[in-house]
Amino acid sequence: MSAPVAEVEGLTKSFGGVPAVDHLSFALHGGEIAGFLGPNGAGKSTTLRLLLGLAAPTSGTARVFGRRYADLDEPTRSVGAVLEFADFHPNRTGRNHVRVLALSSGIDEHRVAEVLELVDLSAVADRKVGGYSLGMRQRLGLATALLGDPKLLILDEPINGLDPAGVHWLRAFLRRFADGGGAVLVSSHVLAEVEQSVDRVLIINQGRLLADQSMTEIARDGGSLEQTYLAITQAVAL
Ligand SMILES: Nc1ncnc2c1ncn2[C@@H]1O[C@H](COP(=O)(O)OP(=O)(O)OP(=O)(O)O)[C@@H](O)[C@H]1O
Repeated sequence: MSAPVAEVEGLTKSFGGVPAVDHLSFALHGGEIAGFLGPNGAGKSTTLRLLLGLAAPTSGTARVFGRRYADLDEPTRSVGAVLEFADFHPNRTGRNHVRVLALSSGIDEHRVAEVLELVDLSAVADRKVGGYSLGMRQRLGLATALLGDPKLLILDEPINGLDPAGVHWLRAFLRRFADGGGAVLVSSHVLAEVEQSVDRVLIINQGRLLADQSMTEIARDGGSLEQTYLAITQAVAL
């Protein structure tokens, strides 16, 4: 099998001595869409932040393309990320927002129109972001993540705020991305959507990995993702 695109090994992050991520290990390969699931406070966002070098592990490692994110030569050309609560300057147009990020990452300006087109925002690109809906902001975040034509996408709850057409669009988009060899790690609470969109699920609770199963395995066991998820997470809660 090819080298993992993202790999965490024994990853642990404690806040005030309390582990938010607790000896977590998994690997993600090109062509794969992995759903990252778990109850509120399970440690999903913290894990994604550790992978992106936005927090330092207490112990263990989080690597992308075999290195710590901070050690990548051109991180935006390898990894694209959309985290929750992305910050946008309300008076800036969508196009200018993407342009500023392109310039600061040394990415050619012609890519700005390309990514806006990719996420279907061309028609509203010259409107101020302050007037964008939540779904439009999600697409704008994705546009910036795609600027460097990355091979790994890390998405924290990207479905929030998308209307049904937007959800459908994102599903098709991620599938095309993975079919082109890219890998996606996507956190979500919307199990019905995850079930239709991902190849594999990683389920965590209290920072620990409870399950790492392909959707084929889940289907073979005869259950829905929701049944599997509830059985696994509730067994721990008891
Ligand atoms: N900067 C921080 N300081 C202190 N505690 C933190 C910090 N960041 C996260 N935590 C704690 O770590 C735990 C895991 O939080 P995290 O946001 O990773 O969970 P999550 O699975 O993403 O949750 P949700 O589904 O609600 O977004 C929680 O108990 C949270 O309060």
